Amino acid sequence: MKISGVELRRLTMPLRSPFETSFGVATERDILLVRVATEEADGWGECVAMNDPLYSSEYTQGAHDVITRYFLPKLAAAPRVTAALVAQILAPFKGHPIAKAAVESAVLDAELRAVGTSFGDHLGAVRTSVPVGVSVGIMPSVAELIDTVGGYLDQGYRRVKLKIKPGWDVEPVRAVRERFGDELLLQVDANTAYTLGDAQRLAALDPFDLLLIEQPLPEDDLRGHAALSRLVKTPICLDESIVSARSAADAIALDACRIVNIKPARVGGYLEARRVHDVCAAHGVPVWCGGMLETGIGRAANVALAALPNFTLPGDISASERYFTRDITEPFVLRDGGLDVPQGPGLGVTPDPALLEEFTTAKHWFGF
Ligand SMILES: CSCC[C@@H](NC(=O)CCC(=O)O)C(=O)O
Ligand SMILES: [Mg+2]
Repeated sequence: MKISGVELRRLTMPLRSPFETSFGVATERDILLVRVATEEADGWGECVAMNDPLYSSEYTQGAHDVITRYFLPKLAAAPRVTAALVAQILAPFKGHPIAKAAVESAVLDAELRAVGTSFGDHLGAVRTSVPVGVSVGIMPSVAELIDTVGGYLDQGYRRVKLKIKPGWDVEPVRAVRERFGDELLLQVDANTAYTLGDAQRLAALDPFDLLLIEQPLPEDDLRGHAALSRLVKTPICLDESIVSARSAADAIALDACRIVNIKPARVGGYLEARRVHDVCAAHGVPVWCGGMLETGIGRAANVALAALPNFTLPGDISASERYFTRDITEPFVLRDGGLDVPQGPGLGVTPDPALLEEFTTAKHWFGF
């Protein structure tokens, strides 16, 4: 496959409503899309870095810069570029997994479209639809939280995740459990907001029969998570800490987690995400697919990944309308609490040119 060039597009897409986490409030997405142009097909990749370096060290403008300044010249100079080679070609550049994932997934999409293979088939999907959950932000009041959760349950979501932080944890969790009953699949995500000294506070969540507590401690504190797992009954799930298949193996060996949230971009791409899936499966550790408020481009790839065998818990792969009034692709719509895995070549979805133009704030072409 010969790449003729790469287009980087920046889009600004407003969120339907503010999304508050322990690290801030998001009201719009500053999105970077990568389009890899080849004679056979164009491939699309979504850079899912947050607007600012608050979830991880990466952010949209930084990803745009590192892709422009380092990744594209390196790829243009490579004798051969395939999706399987991208990580190796870019390996000299340290870090930037989210930016690398955007480039790799665009090359993979072009490759798969050219041969007519779907993302799901290529990755090893065993399902044609996946049950999905919804992530609910920190709210101004418990009453508003209850209304919001009720609305999502009415839409059919199979699992609810509540963002928590010190001062917003036990009370909202208790209210949701009491209002919606013991059958509700319920979990929480702290985005690293606690310390081991908060163990007793986190153990106060044990009576609510949560599926998991996601990333309670800082991303580099595997020892702390292992110690916490001996003080809290609820299973610990890691997100920000899992940056590769090797780090997943380390976290499992240290008993720092019992469940893993797989976000392909956080680990450098969908190919490494499959390796994380396989390492977790080998250790009997269930996984689920995390989300980064993706457009239909990233969402399509996540639905395909979530169809792999060890994705046994509902992921943060909501319908498009959870975040966007209008998506840039055909919207993903909830059906019986799940999303259908796209069956078309590559991602199986393509951005609508008119909507793409409407949300585009900048475009850059790099000829190879
Ligand atoms: C702005 S929060 C992004 C990271 C967060 N993602 C979610 O909560 C799910 C967001 C989604 O539904 O895409 C996480 O730490 O898991
Ligand atoms: Mg998380």
